[in-house]
Amino acid sequence: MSSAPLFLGLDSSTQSLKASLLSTDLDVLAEHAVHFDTDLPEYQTSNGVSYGPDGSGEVNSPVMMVVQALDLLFDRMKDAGWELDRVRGISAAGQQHASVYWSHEAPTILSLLDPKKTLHSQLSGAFSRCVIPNWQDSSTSEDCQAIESFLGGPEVVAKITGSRAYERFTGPQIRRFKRLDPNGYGATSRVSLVSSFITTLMCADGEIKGIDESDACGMNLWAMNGSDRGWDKRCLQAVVGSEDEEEVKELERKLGRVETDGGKVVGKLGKWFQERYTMSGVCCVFPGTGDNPATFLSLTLKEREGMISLGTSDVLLVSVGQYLPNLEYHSFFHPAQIAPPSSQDEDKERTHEGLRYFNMLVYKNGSLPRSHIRDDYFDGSWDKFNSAVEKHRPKSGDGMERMGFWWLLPDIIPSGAHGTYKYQGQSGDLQLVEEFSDPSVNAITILHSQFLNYRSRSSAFLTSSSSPTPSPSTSPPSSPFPPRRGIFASLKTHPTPKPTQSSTHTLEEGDNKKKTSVGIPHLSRVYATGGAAANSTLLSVLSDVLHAPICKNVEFSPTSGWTSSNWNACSVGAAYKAKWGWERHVGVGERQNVGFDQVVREARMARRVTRLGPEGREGWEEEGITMVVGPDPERAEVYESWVDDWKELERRSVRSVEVNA
Ligand SMILES: Nc1ncnc2c1ncn2[C@@H]1O[C@H](COP(=O)(O)OP(=O)(O)O)[C@@H](O)[C@H]1O
Ligand SMILES: O=C(CO)[C@@H](O)[C@H](O)COP(=O)(O)O
Repeated sequence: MSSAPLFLGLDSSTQSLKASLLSTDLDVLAEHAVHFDTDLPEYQTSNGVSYGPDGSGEVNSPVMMVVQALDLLFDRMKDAGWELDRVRGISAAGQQHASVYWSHEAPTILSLLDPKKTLHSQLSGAFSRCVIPNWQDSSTSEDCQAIESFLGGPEVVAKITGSRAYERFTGPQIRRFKRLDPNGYGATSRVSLVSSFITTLMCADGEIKGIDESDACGMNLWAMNGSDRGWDKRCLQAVVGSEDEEEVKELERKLGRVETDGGKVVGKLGKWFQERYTMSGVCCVFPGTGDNPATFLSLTLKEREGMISLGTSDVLLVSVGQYLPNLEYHSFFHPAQIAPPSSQDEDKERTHEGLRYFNMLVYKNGSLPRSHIRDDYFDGSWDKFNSAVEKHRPKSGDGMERMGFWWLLPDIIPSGAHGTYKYQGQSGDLQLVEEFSDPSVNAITILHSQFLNYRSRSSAFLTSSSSPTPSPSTSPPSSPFPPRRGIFASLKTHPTPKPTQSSTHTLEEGDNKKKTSVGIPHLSRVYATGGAAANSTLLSVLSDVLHAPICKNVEFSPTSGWTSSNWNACSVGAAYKAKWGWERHVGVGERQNVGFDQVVREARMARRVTRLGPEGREGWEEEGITMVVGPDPERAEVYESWVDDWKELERRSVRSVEVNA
């Protein structure tokens, strides 16, 4: 029986708590999940959440439900025979922005846990608020306005914290809690994010663990800029609603420290877990991070590469080299970096990697309008929806003769956009219509309008992005893999043009070279995840509009070879982080500062050699990914020429929302 270390990643999301167990070569060995609605029906959640009174915008979930889910998850892992005693590293991912409120008694309760009893039977006194506000909560509009006006406008908030004030962000949520329940706020010793809440439970040593710096960027409280990184005094004042020093200090105490090294040991696995589940006291716990950033880690995104999650919401995340905050997207720190010290850190001379970032676009109207159109026009069939898309794909030189916007829920981007708007006519002169003359175009039109949105806004990320200079002591050696070439020919698809900031470049198709005018920078590669990523027609349109190849994770099985992986990318990314932290923990000399990407590369290399022998083919699949579709250069050119007209129509539609408000 092997004694090689194993790594555990946890994913505490809106609807479930999941675990992935990984080998030291980063193979996914097993997974388990607890689904809140069905496994814990006593909490009466719907899709993991409960709603406040009509019109309140409140969306939350019971904090004890998550605690009980952790009991259940560990019971299931043990019952399934997972070799938990071999786990050496654990890291958690949590839904972003959502906050957990600890009571003053929490540290004592956490340090006195009895392994004979469940967590949920012992922890009810550890919280000063019985609910976790969910990311879908929109009850804090008043608080967002107050924060933005106190600080001097949305631009100022975005410049400091990486995002303008958003209703789901933690700062506005804390402000509302303090305003409506000052006693509850006073009874709060610490505020965690879901990621640091799970981290604290895993250590269960009486200490509330710090918030991860990447996750802290989703709070409207953490200053992201250079050496001033830290809790921002003016943001703290805006949230407490006062300039009183004591009040500001109190909030700063409640927020606690922020972990600026994503691979640092924050504690050993708690005695409660060691004794109850026969786990090792050597097992280390590493800082948890947000769910989207953890998914990003499972793909080890490089700069200018993107990840799109096509789930309930659509989320586009792009790795970038510079901090360029903007009103329309969120800027975050990379979730697995050794950052320079922040104003809070004492080790001012630490070896670090410089700062890396990602930008994120989040849309509430993702799958919702797509499935709405499927049901209204295509008998609820994705096959019929797809046939209609294929029928109407544009040809070279086609102008934009129709467009539509389906904001069935008030959206995040553009902020508050709401309603349905359809336009039809001659290219350059489209008129608002009730319905398209051929209703079957609804299918391709929803894809066009969503994907042109992602294309237009992601290009803004890339316009001035460049690599940070890594510090010499930690810069990784070059990849053991060859540059990613040649795959396009074997897949009979179109080659990927390099990302560009210039006004023209050449697209190549097989041996035919074609001069194409391309002025908008585009992503070099996009990884697709989420339910709608199963739809290859949709991915093909996405590839054309984004002008980038679309990739997916794959896994190897000795019987069926490389197949699409079905594992939970978020908890897998969290486990990668644990593996990285462990390698540094047991490493000596420079190895203590080895970078995340290098550790993942090495593990994949080892995996390739073990599976396929030293002669094993080198390529994308050995790195765990495959390209599923590449852009058609002619259609990519057509879409590029539509971007400005699309922008204008979006502006017109948003103006209509404002006029009707
Ligand atoms: N073949 C398909 N084409 C397009 N969308 C699909 C397809 N299959 C599933 N979906 C969409 O995927 C969504 C669920 O995605 P998922 O990633 O599981 O969501 P979440 O994790 O947010 O719950 C559903 O809303 C569904 O409409
Ligand atoms: O708010 C955001 C990102 O800003 C959401 O993407 C949540 O992070 C999603 O959480 P889950 O639905 O995956 O739990």
